Amino acid sequence: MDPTLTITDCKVVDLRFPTSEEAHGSDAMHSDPDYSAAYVVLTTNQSDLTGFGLTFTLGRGTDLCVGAIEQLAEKIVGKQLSTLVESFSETVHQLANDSQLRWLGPEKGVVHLATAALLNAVWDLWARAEGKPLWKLVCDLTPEELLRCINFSYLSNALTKEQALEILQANEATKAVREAELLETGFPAYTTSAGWLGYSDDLIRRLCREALADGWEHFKLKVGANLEDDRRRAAIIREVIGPDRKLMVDANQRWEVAEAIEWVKSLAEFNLWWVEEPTSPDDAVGHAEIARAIAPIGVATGEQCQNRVMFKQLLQLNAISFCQIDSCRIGSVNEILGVLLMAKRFGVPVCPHAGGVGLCEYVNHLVMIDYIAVGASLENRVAEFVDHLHEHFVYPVEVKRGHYMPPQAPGYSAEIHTASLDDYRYPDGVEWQKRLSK
Ligand SMILES: C[C@H](O)[C@@H](O)[C@@H](O)[C@H](O)C(=O)O
Ligand SMILES: [Mg+2]
Repeated sequence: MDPTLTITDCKVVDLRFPTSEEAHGSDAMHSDPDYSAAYVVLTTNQSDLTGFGLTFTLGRGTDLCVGAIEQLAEKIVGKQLSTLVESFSETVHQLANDSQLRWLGPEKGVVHLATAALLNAVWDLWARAEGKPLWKLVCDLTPEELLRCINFSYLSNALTKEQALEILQANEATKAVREAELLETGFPAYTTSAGWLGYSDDLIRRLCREALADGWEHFKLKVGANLEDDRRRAAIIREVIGPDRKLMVDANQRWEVAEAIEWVKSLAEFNLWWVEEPTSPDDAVGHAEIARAIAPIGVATGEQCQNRVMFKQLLQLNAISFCQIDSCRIGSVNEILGVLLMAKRFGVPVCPHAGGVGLCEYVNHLVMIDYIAVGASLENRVAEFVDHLHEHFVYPVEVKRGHYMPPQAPGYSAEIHTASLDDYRYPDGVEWQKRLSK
C-alpha cells in the first residue's frame, strides 16, 4: 500500500428507502420499517481511491447516526490509511473510547452504529488499496497480522490472544482448500423474503413456492404478534416446503421469557430449527432459560446484540445455538472477528443476520472469512438472504441456488449508485420529495 495514501474528507448521507409501503421487512416489533443507511464516503488524496461504508437503520433516527458519524470522523480524517490499519486495534480503541462520546454508549446504540459505518468504510478503502475483495484481504493476512486488527478488550475470560492465535494457526494449512470450495459452490444461505409479518397468506404461499423453485432449502417466518396467525402461517410454509427442509421463526424480541417458552412449544409441531430473538436482546440469562426449555429447537440471536461483551455472555451461558453476527451493529470486522473466534471456541455455528440495505453485501464477505480462516466448517451454518434493494449497489451480492458466491471486486461491496443517492437521500431525494409534497 502507498504509505502516503491519506483520508482527506468524510461525507455522510442520510439514505432511506420507503420499504414500509409494501410491508417488506415487517415483523412483530417493527411494523413499518423503512430500510435506511447512514452512508459514509471517505475521500483520499488519490482521486481514484475512495472508501464507502454504511450502517443500517430504519427510517427516523438515521439522522442521529449521521450526526454521530460526523462527530467521530475527526478521528480518521487527515490520517494515513497505513497508520490506521497497521495498528488497527488502536484505531478502534480511539473511536470507541472518545472520552466524551463514550458516555453515549459505551460501544452500544447510535455511537456504536456510527463506529461500524466508519470502520466499514476504512476496511473498504484498505481492500481497494490492496486491489482485493475484503474477504480475500482478511484471509490472506497471517494469523499474527489478523490478530492485530481484533478488538480483544473485555474478552480475556472467554478468549485470550493465545487461544485466538491457536485457532487461526490450526486453519492455515487448509485455507486454500476451503477458498477453492467456496469459489466453486458458495456459502449456504436461507431466505426470509417469503415470511414478513405484514404479508398475506397468499403472498407467503406464492413466494415460498418461487423460493423453492430457485433452490432454497431454509426458510424463515416472522412470528410473535398473534399465536393463531403464526400457527396458520407456519402450516402454510410447512405444507409448501415439505417435512424435511429447515424452517426457522423470528419473534424480534416480542416475548417475556415464560411466554416465549409457551409460544415456541405451541409451534413445535411445525418442526422448527431455531427461534430467533425470543426476548430482550440484553437478557442473556433469559435466553439461557428459554434455550434449556425449548431444546432441541435452538435459540438464535445477535442482530441487536450490542457488542462483543453481550455475545461473550450468551456463549458463556450456553444461551444460543446459533450466533447471528450483524455487520453494522458492532464495531465492524475488528469486533466481528473477535466474536467469530469466540463462537469457534465455544463450538457455536455463526449464521449471520442480513437483509436490510447492504447487509447481504457485507455478510457475503464475513461468511467467507469465517469458513476460510476461523470457523472452518459448514455444519449447521447458513447466512440470511433477503431479496430487497440490491439494485442500488455497484457490486451487488450474487446468490446462486441458495448460496452466496464470493465477491470478486476490490473492496467491501457497499458502494451505492449515485442515481440511487439522488433518488433516496432524505429528505431532498426525488422519491422523498414526491412523497413529502403530497
Ligand atoms: C426490521 C427488520 O426487517 C427485521 O425484521 C429483520 O432484520 C429480521 O429480524 C431478520 O432477521 O431479517
Ligand atoms: Mg431477525
